[in-house]
Amino acid sequence: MADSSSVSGSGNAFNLDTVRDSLIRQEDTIIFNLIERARFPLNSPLYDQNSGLVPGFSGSLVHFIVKETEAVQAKAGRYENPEENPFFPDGLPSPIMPTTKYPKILYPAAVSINMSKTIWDMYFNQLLPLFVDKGDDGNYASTAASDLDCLQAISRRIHYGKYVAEVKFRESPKEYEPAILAQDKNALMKLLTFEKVEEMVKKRVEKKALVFGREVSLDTNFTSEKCKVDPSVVSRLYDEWIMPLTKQVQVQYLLRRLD
Ligand SMILES: O=C(O)C(=O)C[C@]1(C(=O)O)C=C[C@@H](O)C=C1
Repeated sequence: MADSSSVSGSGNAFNLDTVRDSLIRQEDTIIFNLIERARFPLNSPLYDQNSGLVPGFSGSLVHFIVKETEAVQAKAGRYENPEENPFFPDGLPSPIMPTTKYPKILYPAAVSINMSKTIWDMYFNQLLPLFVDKGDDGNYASTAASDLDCLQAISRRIHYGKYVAEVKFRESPKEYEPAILAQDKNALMKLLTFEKVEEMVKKRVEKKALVFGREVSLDTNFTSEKCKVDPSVVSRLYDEWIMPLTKQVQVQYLLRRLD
């Protein structure tokens, strides 16, 4: 089935509306993944660089699990899709089977734009402690799988800035060209920023977290007011990290758009 949330899916129109539709659809994935991760406590041994939990591997258990999972997914062709960016690209195996030919929408230099390290640090050091309970239930493998789901969804969303930038450039090249030629990051940032859209995004994700995160019962609409993930944290995630990083991706992309 074609993925209606993706501009790389064959036959999908490519314009600012379809790209924004994809960003809206990705909000659901991010929020559901955060809800899933919030089922587990922090489980801090997973993130301990010196836990020694994996014999022969120097690094945290979550690092090991993500690296190994990405290797399997690379073999199945996941990273042939330009919407996907691995967290540990060094030494990833090639696909072992024929993979879909993705339409070439992005300018080739886009491959070199990778914010994975920033996203990794933000997720573990800043975001995670805001929405999971303290504690340790020993469910390390499931917790790490859930972390990876969150990381991949957030990373896909932020790197989607490449498509947002490409579509904005195609729709008004004359507006962007002078700033690109002058390599003026501030002017580009100003051109691609829509404050009203950002306000709407923050309100919408807060509302989605409120709706998706409540228990549904057949007797009453909602059994309790408690949300599985705090809606204000989701709004903050978008305000402080997701939208600013998406804009940084857009600026980096546009700077090289005329190379
Ligand atoms: O919708 C756009 O125009 C975008 O560039 C995306 C986005 C976002 O990340 O949600 C980023 C910058 C804009 O100021 C508004 C929203």
